[in-house]
Amino acid sequence: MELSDSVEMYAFYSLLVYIFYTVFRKEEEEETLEGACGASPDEPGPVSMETGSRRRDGHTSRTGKKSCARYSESSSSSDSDELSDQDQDDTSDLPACTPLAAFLSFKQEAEKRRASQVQLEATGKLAESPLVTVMSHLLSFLEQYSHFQQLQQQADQYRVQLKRHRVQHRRQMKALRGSYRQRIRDKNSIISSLEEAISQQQSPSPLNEGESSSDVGSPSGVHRLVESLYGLQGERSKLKGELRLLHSQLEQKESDRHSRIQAFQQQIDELKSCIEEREEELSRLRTATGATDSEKRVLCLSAENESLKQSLSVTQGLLQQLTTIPSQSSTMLIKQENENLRGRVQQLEISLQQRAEQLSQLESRSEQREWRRGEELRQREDRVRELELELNKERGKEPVVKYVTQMVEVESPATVRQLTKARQRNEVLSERLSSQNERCKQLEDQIRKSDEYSCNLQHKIAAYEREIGKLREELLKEISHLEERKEEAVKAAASCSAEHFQNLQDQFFTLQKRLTSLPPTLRSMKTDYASLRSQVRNFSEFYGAAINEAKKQISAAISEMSEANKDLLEKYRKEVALRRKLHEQLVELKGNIRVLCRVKPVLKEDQHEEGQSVVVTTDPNNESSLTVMNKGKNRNFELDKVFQPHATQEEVFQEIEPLVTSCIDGYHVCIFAYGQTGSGKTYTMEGSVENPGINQRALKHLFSEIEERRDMWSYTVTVSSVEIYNEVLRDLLSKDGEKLDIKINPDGTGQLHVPGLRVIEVRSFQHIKKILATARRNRITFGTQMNQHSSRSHALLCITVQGTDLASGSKTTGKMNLVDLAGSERVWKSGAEGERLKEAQNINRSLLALGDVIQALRGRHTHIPFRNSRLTYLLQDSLGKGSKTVMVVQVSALESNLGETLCSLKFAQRVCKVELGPAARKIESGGGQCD
Ligand SMILES: Nc1ncnc2c1ncn2[C@@H]1O[C@H](COP(=O)(O)OP(=O)(O)OP(=O)(O)O)[C@@H](O)[C@H]1O
Repeated sequence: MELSDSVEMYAFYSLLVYIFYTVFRKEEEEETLEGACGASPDEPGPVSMETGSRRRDGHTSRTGKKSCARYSESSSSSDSDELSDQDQDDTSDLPACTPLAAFLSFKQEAEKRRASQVQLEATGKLAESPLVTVMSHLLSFLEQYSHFQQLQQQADQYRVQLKRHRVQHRRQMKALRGSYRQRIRDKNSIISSLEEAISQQQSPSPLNEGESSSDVGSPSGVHRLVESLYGLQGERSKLKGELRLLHSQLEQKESDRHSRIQAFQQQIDELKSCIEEREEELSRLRTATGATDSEKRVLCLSAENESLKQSLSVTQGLLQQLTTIPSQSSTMLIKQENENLRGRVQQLEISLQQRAEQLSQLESRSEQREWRRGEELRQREDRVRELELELNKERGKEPVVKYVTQMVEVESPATVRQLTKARQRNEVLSERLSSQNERCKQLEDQIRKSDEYSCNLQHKIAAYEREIGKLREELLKEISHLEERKEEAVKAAASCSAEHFQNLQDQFFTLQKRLTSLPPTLRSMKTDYASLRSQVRNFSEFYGAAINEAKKQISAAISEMSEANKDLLEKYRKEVALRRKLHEQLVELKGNIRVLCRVKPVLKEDQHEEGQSVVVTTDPNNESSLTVMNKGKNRNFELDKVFQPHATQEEVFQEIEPLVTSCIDGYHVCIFAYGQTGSGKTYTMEGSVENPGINQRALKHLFSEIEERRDMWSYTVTVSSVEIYNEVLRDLLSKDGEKLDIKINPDGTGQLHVPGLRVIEVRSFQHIKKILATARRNRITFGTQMNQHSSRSHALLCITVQGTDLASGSKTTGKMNLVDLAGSERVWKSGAEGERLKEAQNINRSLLALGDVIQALRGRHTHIPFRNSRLTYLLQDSLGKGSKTVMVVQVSALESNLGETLCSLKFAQRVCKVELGPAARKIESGGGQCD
């Protein structure tokens, strides 16, 4: 009994040792394997993560570790190798377990037999020992454990297979995706190329728009478009076929995947049921064995089982995720691609529809165009018919008709050009015809006259004939009378003397002579008459030929004349241009600011005191020199021109005339008279009624020049007149005498203007005369000691000449200011008091300002004080750069005026040294102003 117990105990413990050895040795081995696996960087995410989490929790996942090890093996080797390794691994657990189990079962059987014999022998009852029961439980547990391990191995295998499938699936998906993308790229490139082709056809480049539009409208363009549309439709059907194929492939793959997942699910369910069975078994064992060490161990095992279960569920979840996520993502991608393709196809369909609409529009447009062309053609044909009729009417020239008929066959632009040419030719022909008609009329008049002449001749001939008839009758009468007388004479002869007979015979002979002399005259008259008749008959033919000849000569003469006219016109233009150029050069040479001096002749009324000497002398040989005797010394003044005291108004104007021409050409010109009061400024500028001054002569010359240029230019002349009295501006052409102000023109030209100033357009010289008279009347004058009619203000006559070149359309604007300044005077000498004194002071102040401006211009100062007085401000345009100015300095030759004369001459010399620079022409060609 003791021996058997000890044997049992030994067997029990050895069984326990074996169990522990089997379980824990394996764990250690797997831990080492797990360490190796965890170090692998190639392990995929989910499994390695799971393994890692288990290790942190302190639990070891056998399945995880095994799968890890096997996955690493499978990743490095082929599937068959992997499977064989797995089999080897599985068989390595069995040899340790099976012999001992066999031994224990054998031992158990032996024990059972022995116990049954002893019981039979001793008590006759079969009683099983508890150790044996526990051992049997343990053995069954071991069996279950090994079965569980096998199941786990199977699950691992499934997992590996699943992973392998997943990898394969992923690769296939990748390959598929690549191929899809490539196909889509190909399709996109095809579509883009097609779209480009369509867009090229649809929107031609602007350079050859006309060409391409005609190409689109043409049948070949439409044909190409239709071809491209057919190509697009073919592409679309191809794409649709490919899409259908892809759909079927995807569906196939989807169904395969689903069947695999279902198979895995089934296996997993089976495993679950097995595990549940094992759990039941364990609980049963626990109740059977009680709370012992083995029970604790069993509890541990159950906990482990639980954890395994959890890990299995987790793995299952992961598996599900693994199986669903890629498939979802791939499905999503495919769906997206599908949608993209569908969208693309829809876009293509829309673009196809658009192309079809455009095609129909183009077709309708081309139809419209054709219709319009037809209409135009019809209109042109009508026009040609009209032209033909007109031409036929106007002794229609055949070549022209042919020419116009040909026009219709040519395309529109050429037709229009030819039509205009034909029109021009027609106009020329009609002009010629009209001139020929006139000539014909003249000839007809001549014919009429000649007819009249021939009629007269005929009348004369008839008169002759009548006369001849009368003569003949008379002759016949006379002959009969003579015959009678002859008979009487014969009778008388018989009775009368021979002498009487002889007388009678003589008379008879004379009469006979007369009779013989008459017929030749009559004959010649007859021949004359016949020749005249033939002449009259031939006259119409002769005149017809003559008319034709005359017409030819006339047409030749007309053409020659037109050519000659052209040449003449051209020559005239050149001449005018040359003249202008030479004139400009002359003015440039003379200088754009010129100073002329006019010495007033000594008048009776000027010699207040007797014995006044003349201190100013001029040199007839030097036209620019003037000598002033001052305190016994001669002082010489050099100016541009010095007029002798007896110089006429015309001579003075001769020097001014070029400036008037310049004004017409578009320059700003200023002519002003300066000098002491009574020195003859007003006389020089205005003159008298019988001897007009610069103002009138300038305007006369202006109008005559305009008249000369009438064929080439059209001009508008406007006039305004102001006076500056006590620094107040007044309109001399207005009766109200309102105060005016000088302002900058708001038109942006920067020029000055006087708002409210009356500007009158002048059409003739007669008109200007009246205007000048009005201005003269309105000007303020008073009598002073120096001048009975002293001008107390500065008077300005402003003439604006706007010209338009009839050939080029270019415009010029010339201005001419004719200024009669108020006289500079010495207050004490002029006896000015009160108002006169104030006037004199203002006059002197403004003249001083003029002097300052001249000084600044001479010194080429950057600032010219134009605004210091109304006078200089108003003359700013004409005194500044680019203007032409002439100052006429009036001086008195008398000694009593020596001081003023010297002052004036000094001022004139200062002005002489001023340079205004080259004059600038104000000309506008088209839109802008070109100075
Ligand atoms: N060259 C001349 N020949 C003849 N008479 C002249 C000449 N110059 C001036 N006179 C006469 O002298 C007088 C004064 O001339 P005028 O009025 O022109 O001088 P003024 O310089 O204008 O004077 P104010 O500045 O005071 O107006 C006039 O009667 C005018 O006819």
